[in-house]
This record gives sequence, structure tokens and C-alpha cells, in this order.
Amino acid sequence: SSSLEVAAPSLAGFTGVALLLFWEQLWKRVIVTGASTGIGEQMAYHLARMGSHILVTARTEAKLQKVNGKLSTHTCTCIPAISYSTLMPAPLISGGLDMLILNHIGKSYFSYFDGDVGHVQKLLQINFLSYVAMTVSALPMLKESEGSIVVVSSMAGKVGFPLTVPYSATKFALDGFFSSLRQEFSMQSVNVSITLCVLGFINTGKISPKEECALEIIKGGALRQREVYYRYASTKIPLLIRDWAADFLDYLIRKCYNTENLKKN
Ligand SMILES: NC(=O)C1=CN([C@@H]2O[C@H](COP(=O)(O)OP(=O)(O)OC[C@H]3O[C@@H](n4cnc5c(N)ncnc54)[C@H](OP(=O)(O)O)[C@@H]3O)[C@@H](O)[C@H]2O)C=CC1
Ligand SMILES: C[C@H](CCC(=O)O)[C@H]1CC[C@H]2[C@@H]3C(=O)C[C@@H]4C[C@H](O)CC[C@]4(C)[C@H]3CC[C@]12C
Repeated sequence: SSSLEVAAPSLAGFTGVALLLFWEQLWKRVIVTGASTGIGEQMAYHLARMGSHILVTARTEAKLQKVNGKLSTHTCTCIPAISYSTLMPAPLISGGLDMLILNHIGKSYFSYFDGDVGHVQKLLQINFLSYVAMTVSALPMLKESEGSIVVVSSMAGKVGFPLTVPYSATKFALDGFFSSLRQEFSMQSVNVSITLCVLGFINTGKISPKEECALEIIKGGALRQREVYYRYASTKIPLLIRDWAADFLDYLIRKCYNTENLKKN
């Protein structure tokens, strides 16, 4: 398919080649949540090229089947109709597992916070609590394989961006939970890596393409990095400023927004 062809040149770098050589031995069985569209879909294509056995989840069966169609030569299991909106998602993990990539997000809005506490609660369930539940289900297998957990987050989970208050809250929660869990793994000699991915705005154009972003996430997980920044300069530099001049960074961020047509609450 065209998606698979687009992915090939971006594997040319040294880490890409090294990863391909070792992938067969290291990372065979992978779960990608929210893989019917966007970055998750692109991760499924990359993983398939590397010969992984992948299990992909989303709610919409038709979209997942379309992805599956492009992966027909590889081992791909679709788990459609999985909604993480309910309080406890049914555990969908059995057999062995090497890497759990938590990527799905629920729908939110891009506007001033409207005071809807119910929406914050629902989004926390989808974007945060289900990540916790999936991790708990997968942990026995990941401990056995000495595998990896990859958590897809955002700049909005490190810095206070306006207009995404509920979304941002869920992403900050992920950082707290998984950074703390990483410490405990280290103290208990649990050899399961945790990689938090800090992404800026991803688009389909040349600046931050989702195909390249997807590959960076997989590389970071396979190399057991603590955090992945994509793109590096435009995420890492603001974070360095944040630690020394938070008000200045807040000011710079606000300057990027045109709020003329937004309704104030
Ligand atoms: N795109 C961007 O600019 C940025 C993205 N990110 C992060 O990257 C990750 C991927 O983002 P992106 O590719 O844009 O996401 P998309 O909106 O393209 O994909 C979201 C996926 O989650 C699934 N999904 C939505 N709601 C639910 C639900 N209630 N239960 C289960 N699955 C659900 C969707 O499928 P379906 O609707 O069929 O269920 C879809 O497969 C996210 O974690 C996001 O926060 C971070 C920074 C920037
Ligand atoms: C404006 C921010 C980018 C600044 C930068 O270039 O570093 C964006 C960083 C994260 C974005 C949000 C996000 O995490 C995902 C959602 C994805 C949807 O497709 C669009 C709305 C988002 C809430 C998106 C909005 C812009 C960012 C805050």
C-alpha cells in the first residue's frame, strides 16, 4: 500500500537499521491502542514491516478492517468495538506480550473550559484510567518478557496550553502515574521500560508527518528511552524554557493563539 511505501525511506538512519536487525529477536508481540487512524494507524504499518505480531484496537470496526486490509501479509489481530469509555475495560490481553503502546484518545473540544465536570471525568476514563487498567492487565506478561510500555502524550501534558483544559489534565495525569511507576520498577528491579512520548502538533504535511512521528515513537520504545520528543527541537526547547522561565513560556504560547472569535465563559 502507499502508506507502507512512504514509511520505507525514513528507516534509513542508523538506529532505524539497527532496530530492524534486532526487532525479530526483541519485539514480536505488540498491542497498539487507537490504531484505526492517525499516528496509531501509522505505527501499525511500521510494526508490520518489521514482522511484528500486532493487535490493534479501536471502536469502529470498518476503519480497523481497512487497516487490517493493508496488513494482510502480516499477523494482525483486530479488536474492534473496544470502547474505553466504560469504567473498567474488559481485559483483552492473553498470551505473551513484548510491547504495549497506549495511544488512543477520546473526543474533546478546542475552546475555553466550559465547566463541564462530566466531560473531564469521561475524558479521564478514556485517556488516563484505561491506560492504567491496560497496564495492570499487561504487566504480568511484560514482566515475563522484560518488555516495554509506551505512553503517547503531548506537549499539552507538560505545559499548560490554553483551549485544551480537559485534554491537558488527562495528559498531565499520565506523566504523574507513569513517571512514578518507573521509579517503583527501578526500586523493585522490574525490568519493564516506560517511555513517555511528548508530541507537538502532528500534521499530514512535511513539517511533522504522522508517519515519521510513528516511527520515532516505536524507536524510543524499542531503545527503552525514558521520553521521546517529537519534533525534538520544537518540544525540548520550550520545556527547557519552562523550567527556568515559566511565565515567559506561558506568554509566548498565548501569543500563538488568535482568540478573537472564541466565546468567553
Ligand atoms: N495529532 C496531534 O497533533 C497530536 C497527537 N498527540 C497524541 O497522539 C496520540 C494519537 O493521536 P491522533 O493520531 O491524532 O489520534 P486520532 O484521533 O487520529 O485517533 C484516535 C484513535 O483512538 C480511537 N478512539 C477514540 N475514542 C475511543 C474510545 N472511547 N475508546 C477506544 N478508542 C477510541 C479512534 O478510533 P475510533 O474512533 O474508531 O474508536 C482512533 O483509532 C494521542 O494520544 C494524542 O494525544 C499528541 C500531540 C499532538
Ligand atoms: C498547539 C500545540 C503545539 C505546540 C507545538 O508546536 O509544540 C499542540 C500540542 C498538542 C496539541 C493537541 C493535541 O495534543 C492533540 C489534539 C489532536 C487533535 O487532532 C487536534 C486537537 C488537539 C487537542 C491538539 C491541539 C494543539 C496542541 C495543543
